[in-house]
Amino acid sequence: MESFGDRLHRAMAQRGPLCVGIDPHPGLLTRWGLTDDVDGLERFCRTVVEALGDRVAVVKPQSAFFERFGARGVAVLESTIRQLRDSGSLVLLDVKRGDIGSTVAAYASAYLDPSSPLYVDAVTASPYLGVMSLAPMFELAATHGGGVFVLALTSNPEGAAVQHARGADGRTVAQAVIDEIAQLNRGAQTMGSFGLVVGATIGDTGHDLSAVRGPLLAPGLGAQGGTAAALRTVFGAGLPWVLPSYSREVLHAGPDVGALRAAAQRALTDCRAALGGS
Ligand SMILES: O=C(O)c1cc(=O)[nH]c(=O)n1[C@@H]1O[C@H](COP(=O)(O)O)[C@@H](O)[C@H]1O
Repeated sequence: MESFGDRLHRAMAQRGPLCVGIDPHPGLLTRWGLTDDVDGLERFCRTVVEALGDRVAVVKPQSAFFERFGARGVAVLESTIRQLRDSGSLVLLDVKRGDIGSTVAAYASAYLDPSSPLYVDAVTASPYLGVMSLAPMFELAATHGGGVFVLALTSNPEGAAVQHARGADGRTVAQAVIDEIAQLNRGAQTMGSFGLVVGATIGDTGHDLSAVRGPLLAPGLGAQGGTAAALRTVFGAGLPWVLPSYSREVLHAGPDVGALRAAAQRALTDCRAALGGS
């Protein structure tokens, strides 16, 4: 069975290093001429899949925008995940889960077990109950060729107060997370299956990403003010592992399928230039 890291490495080589988020904000549904209800949600997602599913390496549905419609919204998430997988893009479900280990095991089976209705290629996870409280996710991901992206340095201004705090050994909380994920990726041939989330907005924080050998998801581009040009400053030696991620910046171009494709292509061109062909 091929690992998530290998599958992602290939997808990024074939389709380019780009992740596009599906974040159906109420304002975006309105802007697209859709109703702010399950019907609008379903049409929005179908259009994004049609426009981008066959060309973007990774698509990242944000679970909150589906959950706000209850069971029917989650049903749209389920069918969107299926459509995306059929279209050939990898699906990274943005759920930022984290809990005590026994509950994390249930989250793992919800998202990373191939028999689950919400099975995806990878999920986002929160390390603030301790990185290794996420072990059941890491284990199930490794068993079934899935991936986990753990929050390290988030794109929001509030994150630094927690993530830059230093522990007894002098490392920041973020560096401790980074180092634990690097351990999990030891021995990976192309790219490890365990990634980190590092916002494109954070500037040079002095964190060392050189040993991670796993994907570095970079949200915060576009709508939050992050630029492709700043990726070099943020990531330093981690630059070859960066997976830039855009949601509103690309989605604003819809609902026209051609315009969505053009916006994603522009984002990819900017990122390729910034990443220097890595
Ligand atoms: O895990 C994430 O994807 C994430 C981490 C982070 O530090 N910052 C961040 O913005 N995100 C998510 O990335 C998306 C950003 O959306 P835009 O600002 O519209 O591009 C949202 O779904 C956020 O929840």
